[in-house]
Amino acid sequence: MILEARDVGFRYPGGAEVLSGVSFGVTPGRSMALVGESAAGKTTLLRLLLGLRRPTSGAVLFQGRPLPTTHRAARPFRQHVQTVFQDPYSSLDPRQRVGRIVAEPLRALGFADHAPRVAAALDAVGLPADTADRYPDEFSGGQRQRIAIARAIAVEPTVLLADEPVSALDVSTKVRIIDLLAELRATRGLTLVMVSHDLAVVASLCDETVVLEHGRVVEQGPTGEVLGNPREPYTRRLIASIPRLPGVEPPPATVQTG
Ligand SMILES: Nc1ncnc2c1ncn2[C@@H]1O[C@H](COP(=O)(O)OP(=O)(O)OP(=O)(O)O)[C@@H](O)[C@H]1O
Repeated sequence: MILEARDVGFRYPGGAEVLSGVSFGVTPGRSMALVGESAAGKTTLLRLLLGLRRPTSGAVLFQGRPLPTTHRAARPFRQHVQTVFQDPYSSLDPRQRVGRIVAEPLRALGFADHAPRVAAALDAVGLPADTADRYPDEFSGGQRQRIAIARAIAVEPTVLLADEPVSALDVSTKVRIIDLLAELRATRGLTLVMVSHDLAVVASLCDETVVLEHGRVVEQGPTGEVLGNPREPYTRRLIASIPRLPGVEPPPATVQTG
């Protein structure tokens, strides 16, 4: 397992329990979706996997070891695990040129030679080299999400954690960003862990699915089985509740998981 949650429990300071007994593991190169209703604890779990918060009980492990607690020890982890957020408008600093934004993790991790790495990352997400000299507000939502993905892959991570990476985008842009994420997985062997309420996105991108209900895992397994043949009433309700866009098929009964 490259990333693992082992019997994880969590509460925010002064708050009620948000996660309880959560266990799952992600195999290198595979993709996993975290799904569940609003407030089920998906984003919180992603924060724990990123090391932004520590579990109240249990442990998060990267390559079999608990996440490092000191800044110095965390450096290799930070290089391996990068993130993409939901909103490509608020996640990019409008006052900085794209080149500087994409170079941010390179600076934070003490890399030399930023320019060629930024150029390679922009190229990998399908943006022209001169993008680096421009500002985020010169770009569309889909292009901004490409910039955010370029920033995440600039340090050549092994794991990408994404919180609703396409939910702020219109349908055709969404499809193109999904294709890009699928391509990056294939070409770079990236492991992907993604929070999404959009089960069609999950079906097209994720090998495995973990279903969270009120902070507990109620079902997990290959996406084709979980979405195509759900065992739990909660999962069935979740599938029934997703809005159907005209012309967009619901998740298929069987999905290629290999
Ligand atoms: N910083 C915080 N402090 C206190 N409570 C929080 C904080 N962030 C989230 N919560 C609470 O934790 C619970 C889980 O929230 P979380 O955002 O993880 O759910 P989610 O499944 O990602 O929901 P959504 O799909 O609506 O984004 C909610 O009850 C929420 O109110």
